[in-house]
Amino acid sequence: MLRDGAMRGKTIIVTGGGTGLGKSITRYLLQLGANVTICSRRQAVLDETARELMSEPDRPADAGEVLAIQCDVRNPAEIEQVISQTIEKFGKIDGLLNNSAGNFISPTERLSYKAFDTIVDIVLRGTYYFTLAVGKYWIENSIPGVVLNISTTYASTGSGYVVPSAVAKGGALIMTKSLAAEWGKYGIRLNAIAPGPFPTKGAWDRLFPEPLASVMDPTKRIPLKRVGEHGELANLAAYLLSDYSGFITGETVTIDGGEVLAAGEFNHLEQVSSEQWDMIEQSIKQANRASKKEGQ
Ligand SMILES: CCC/C=C/C(=O)SCCNC(=O)CCNC(=O)[C@H](O)C(C)(C)COP(=O)([O-])OP(=O)([O-])OC[C@H]1O[C@@H](n2cnc3c(N)ncnc32)[C@H](O)[C@@H]1OP(=O)([O-])[O-]
Ligand SMILES: NC(=O)C1=CN([C@@H]2O[C@H](COP(=O)(O)OP(=O)(O)OC[C@H]3O[C@@H](n4cnc5c(N)ncnc54)[C@H](OP(=O)(O)O)[C@@H]3O)[C@@H](O)[C@H]2O)C=CC1
Repeated sequence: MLRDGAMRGKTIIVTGGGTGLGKSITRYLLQLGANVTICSRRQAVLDETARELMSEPDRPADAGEVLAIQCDVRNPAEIEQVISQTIEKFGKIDGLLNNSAGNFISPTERLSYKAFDTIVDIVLRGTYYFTLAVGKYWIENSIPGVVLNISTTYASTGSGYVVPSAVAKGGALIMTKSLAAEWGKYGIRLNAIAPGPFPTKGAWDRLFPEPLASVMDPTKRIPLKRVGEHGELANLAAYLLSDYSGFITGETVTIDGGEVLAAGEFNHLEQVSSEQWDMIEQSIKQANRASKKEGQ
């Protein structure tokens, strides 16, 4: 979507950049010329992704470079390491994509305290630790910066069966708006993306697992009748991390094929057949005629 070289000279940290959506966004940022540090718990996965992204056949000559650093986002010391090694390698940091997450479906009453903590710590604590660390660096060095948080649609609507994730993503969303107000004066922007379903191994293994996968097919309730494509999300993420979105802050952009609109009171009428609509129309028109007669 953005023109070639649109992110040249920028350095972005992508948490969870070794897999799934983080990897797809990283690929696009590199193509646009940005240098990207990817970080997560598994160094071997990060190294393999870095190797793959640096040797892609269609990689432009002026594409950016990848740095892969092990980091558990629940650990501030490891976050500090990512920041210092990124500055050492690329000179500065311009953007942070908080994309790391943990999640699985479960009735909430089946969760141990530790299970709840595990999700909230990765998603909420990890997001505010990383944002705080990078934000302090930007403020101390008078560098303008941009934070993009990968949220979910249920961070706003709420959702059963993913309650720790909803609690944590909801918290991260309110942090996005709150800090956008507070740190605007430093030239720091914070935005969020709320994706609907985008197939990744990480999400599908834990949210649409066999044997329930076909029953839970998310496309059935999405008005556009399909899941998202990684390129669609990468376009939006790159735009929100770029200077082209320079006047947007505190915003959450939903990209879900209309899935959140499902709450619309009468949307379920999609199930009504054409013949049934004929009968319904007659019935309503008869009621209209009757009410007119009553008024005469
Ligand atoms: C539309 C799609 C929206 C998508 C949104 C996304 O976020 S997609 C992103 C999707 N991507 C990812 O999620 C990627 C990263 N995810 C992961 O690494 C794992 O899924 C993780 C989050 C559990 C963390 O692993 P870890 O090795 O750090 O932790 P651990 O193994 O030590 O477990 C901790 C506690 O949780 C308990 N527990 C676990 N499963 C279940 C269950 N099904 N039932 C009940 N409980 C369960 C486990 O028993 C333990 O508690 P205990 O018994 O000690 O009291
Ligand atoms: N796919 C979808 O349909 C949707 C996804 N999302 C969001 O998109 C983002 C990416 O998810 P997706 O690509 O699907 O799934 P993935 O499982 O591929 O991505 C999650 C990433 O988080 C990393 N991670 C997990 N725990 C930690 C930790 N403690 N410290 C650092 N990194 C960690 C994982 O790497 P490692 O295991 O190496 O640590 C992994 O790379 C998440 O924020 C998710 O909530 C939102 C809505 C829909």
